[in-house]
Amino acid sequence: MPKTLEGQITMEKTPSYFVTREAPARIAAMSRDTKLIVVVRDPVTRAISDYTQTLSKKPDIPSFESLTFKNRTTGLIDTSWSAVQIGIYAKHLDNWLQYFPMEQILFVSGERLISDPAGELGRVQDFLGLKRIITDKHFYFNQTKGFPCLKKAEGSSKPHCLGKTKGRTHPNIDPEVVQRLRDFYRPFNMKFYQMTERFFGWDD
Ligand SMILES: Nc1ncnc2c1ncn2[C@@H]1O[C@H](COP(=O)(O)OS(=O)(=O)O)[C@@H](OP(=O)(O)O)[C@H]1O
Repeated sequence: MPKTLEGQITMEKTPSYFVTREAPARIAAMSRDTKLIVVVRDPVTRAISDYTQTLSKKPDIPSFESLTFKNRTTGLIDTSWSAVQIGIYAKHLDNWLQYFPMEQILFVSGERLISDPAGELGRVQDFLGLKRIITDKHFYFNQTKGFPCLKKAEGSSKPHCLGKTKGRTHPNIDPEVVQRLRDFYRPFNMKFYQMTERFFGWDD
């Protein structure tokens, strides 16, 4: 990684870091001052989104419902399935807190990133010690995409939405399975809200 000069911030994005056991120790060994930003969304929707992404590459995989359970009759959830495992945010955060204080970690709400992108990016800019340059003025809601998009992309005068792989239609999942997953995640979500001192509103 090139040296960061005065007035610059070096950023790197790898979604799998948050759930990789060795990542906190390795990043702390590189720099204890690193600031960490994690986008989290309702773990149930996250699991379905994850499955939708895999399905788009491998259309022959088993159904979401069958992958969710170790044993469908007993309702035992397969926590070794990565789509389920990744959403146990409290467990992953515990691992990071062995190496970094909470003040160095920012959790961005994936839901708010859609409903109020400027508000969530305001929190990111504050966290990074930046002026609030990105505001409401930079976004518009694109009806076709169904998501907020940038009015002007970096270095261009044209609007910019995220690509086709972001914001896919999810398959319908058996509501009983969804409910079982909601029950499964509830205690982990509660712990996560306490740890982050933010209520993400995933539990009804
Ligand atoms: N503005 C905007 N436009 C489009 N999509 C948006 C936006 N903001 C957030 N999202 C949500 O981002 C989800 C995809 O991000 P991922 O983190 O899964 O992408 S990645 O593949 O891990 O890079 C994607 O999830 P899916 O809806 O399941 O496709 C979106 O819900």
